[in-house]
Amino acid sequence: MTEIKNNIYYVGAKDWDRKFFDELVPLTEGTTYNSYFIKGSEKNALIDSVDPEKFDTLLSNLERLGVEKIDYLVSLHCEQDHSGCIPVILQEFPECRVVTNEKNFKLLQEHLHISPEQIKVVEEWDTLSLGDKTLQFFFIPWVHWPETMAAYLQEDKVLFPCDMFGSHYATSEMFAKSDAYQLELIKSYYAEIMMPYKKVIVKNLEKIDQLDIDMIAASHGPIYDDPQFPINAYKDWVSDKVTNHVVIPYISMHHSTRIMVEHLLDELTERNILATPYNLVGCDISQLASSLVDSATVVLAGPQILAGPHPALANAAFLSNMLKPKTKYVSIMGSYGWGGKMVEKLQAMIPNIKAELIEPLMIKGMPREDDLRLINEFADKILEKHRSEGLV
Ligand SMILES: Cc1cc2nc3c(=O)[nH]c(=O)nc-3n(C[C@H](O)[C@H](O)[C@H](O)COP(=O)(O)O)c2cc1C
Repeated sequence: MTEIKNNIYYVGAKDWDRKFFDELVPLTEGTTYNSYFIKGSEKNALIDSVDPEKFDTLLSNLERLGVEKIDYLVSLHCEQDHSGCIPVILQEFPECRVVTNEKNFKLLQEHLHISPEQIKVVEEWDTLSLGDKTLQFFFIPWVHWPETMAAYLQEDKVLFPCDMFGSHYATSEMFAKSDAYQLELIKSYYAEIMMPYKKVIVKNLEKIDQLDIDMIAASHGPIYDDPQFPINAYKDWVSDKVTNHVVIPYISMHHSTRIMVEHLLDELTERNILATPYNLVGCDISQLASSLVDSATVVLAGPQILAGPHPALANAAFLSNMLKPKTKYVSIMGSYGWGGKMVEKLQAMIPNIKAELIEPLMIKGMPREDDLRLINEFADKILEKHRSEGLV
């Protein structure tokens, strides 16, 4: 319940213990559900609610602040970690009206059974006066649902962009440090849910560029009093720029593929190319996703099984395809016993990765010296491609 700026209060909840998000993404730092209370001279507004698990925290924060009525609850995004408490807020504060856009108007009725009479619909760039403070709304679709919108508090120059620029990071520090660790956390968050919508995010960033922003109060993670820090990071990730990095998700049952991967890592290192292996046994997929944000090359590696890829590698290919990374080069390597269609099957699984294919390399059984020489040539091909991009 901290005042983050003149009469703007943090009333959200920290979830230090949450281990997974969307029952999929591992969380190393927990997360937060950020809700902000804005006290205007005539009206007040709550920006989003919290996950229903943390309703008691939100309510107690409002009580401690002495809030007796809420005029508006601005719903920026329908997903339950932000909107899940709206029904109970409306019970506690029956005079409150939910303010949102047309798309969310429908979603809130379907997902949370909120009655249409309780919702006030706003158009893009509409304003809402709280007396001495004015909220302005604009739409930032696909970060990461179609209805997502942002609110901008004009007088205080605070942007509330919901999930955009968010990070899964429960910390007792209210404001984010503009450091490498915070960047890593924003990047994995971007990778997991925003990366597939890069093209729309470019347009959303153009809208944000029109505003004079002092502070960004996103819906997860600490607040930014250095707004250009997350904005510049996003601009970099949505651009065509890639880094001199090869991501190698791999699996190996009897070490044959593993020997290949380890040899490739050495060879790439010798060629001044950064490479990261992700052993898919117990792999933190948020780290893998993060690596996919800007790496030039992805090499999927694994054994042939029942004439196809190992299911763990198929899963990594499926995930990579879903995330639509801007990867420029892709390849497949692995070991086999007698034959099958692993390469073709994996290739067919990644249509969304619009990358040039580097000739795959499959080796029979445990690699011998001659096979390792083929891996050197494979590394040479990657070097040639990275050189053509000006990365090495
Ligand atoms: C359950 C199972 C199924 C396999 N199916 C095939 C197959 O369909 N085609 C093939 O060429 N090799 C098949 N193999 C052999 C492996 O591809 C081969 O042993 C390979 O060298 C294993 O590489 P790894 O040590 O990196 O896991 C199979 C092996 C196992 C254990």
